[in-house]
Amino acid sequence: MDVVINAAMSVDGKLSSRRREQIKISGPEDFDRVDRIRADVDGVVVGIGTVLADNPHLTLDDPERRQRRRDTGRSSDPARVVVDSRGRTPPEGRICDDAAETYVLVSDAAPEERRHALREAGAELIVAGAQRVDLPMAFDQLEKRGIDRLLIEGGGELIFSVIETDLVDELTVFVGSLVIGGRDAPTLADGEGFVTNFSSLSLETVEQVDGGVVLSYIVDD
Ligand SMILES: NC(=O)c1ccc[n+]([C@@H]2O[C@H](COP(=O)([O-])OP(=O)(O)OC[C@H]3O[C@@H](n4cnc5c(N)ncnc54)[C@H](OP(=O)(O)O)[C@@H]3O)[C@@H](O)[C@H]2O)c1
Ligand SMILES: Nc1nc(=O)c(N)c(NC[C@H](O)[C@H](O)[C@H](O)COP(=O)(O)O)[nH]1
Repeated sequence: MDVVINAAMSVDGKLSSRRREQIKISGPEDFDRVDRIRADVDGVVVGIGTVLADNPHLTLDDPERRQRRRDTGRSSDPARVVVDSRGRTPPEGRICDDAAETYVLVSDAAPEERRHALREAGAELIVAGAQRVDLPMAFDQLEKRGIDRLLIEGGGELIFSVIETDLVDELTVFVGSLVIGGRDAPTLADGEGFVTNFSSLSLETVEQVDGGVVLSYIVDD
């Protein structure tokens, strides 16, 4: 399975403010770049923190990209995947609508009534892990369902986890020309953090976009 990360951050590395609400860091060119990446993957993954903060839809904006997917025998939109141990994804949320497939990755800790409500809303549940979602196990289950290429959009907790579990092949980040600040604001990689054996990246390209830069890396083995 190929796994790529794409996110947008401020110059000081923040994904949002300390209020953890969605902030438009990308400009129109970068949002279109994100749409292009989404069109090339089989699934777009976010953590439950992002779902609760942003109520994201995670579908394609460009109708021509949707049509090209259909012309090649694929679904109009990539599947949407939420990493959500306890099944807190709101069944009435945009991510559960019928615009695209939705997978919710839960752990054994997800109460049955929440699992039932999500299935009723049309989501397919994958159970992996006792407390937190076991990402390698869950991603294997996604691969068995034909999902071979995943885009991880965030947030910071999830991004750190996929890097820590050596699941990531590429990382691209748009650095917007603004400072958000805040010791409690989410950053590109949160979680426990590394103290040794830091994850090493190889810089591939630097591109000026929307008054900021897109940095593209290969994640070293
Ligand atoms: N600028 C951008 O590109 C961008 C992109 C995405 C999000 N954001 C922002 O980032 C913020 C949300 O980020 P976040 O870090 O709070 O939340 P997140 O990464 O979206 O979700 C993290 C949550 O996922 C669940 N989870 C389950 N298994 C996990 C595992 N193995 N590894 C990691 N997480 C696991 C945990 O909640 P449970 O314990 O309940 O399972 C965890 O707290 C929002 O402010 C959003 O606006 C910005
Ligand atoms: N690339 C990017 N630039 C940003 O400025 C920003 N705030 C996000 N945030 C990503 C997060 O996952 C959002 O929730 C989804 O990008 C929303 O996706 P929809 O438009 O609802 O499909 N991502």
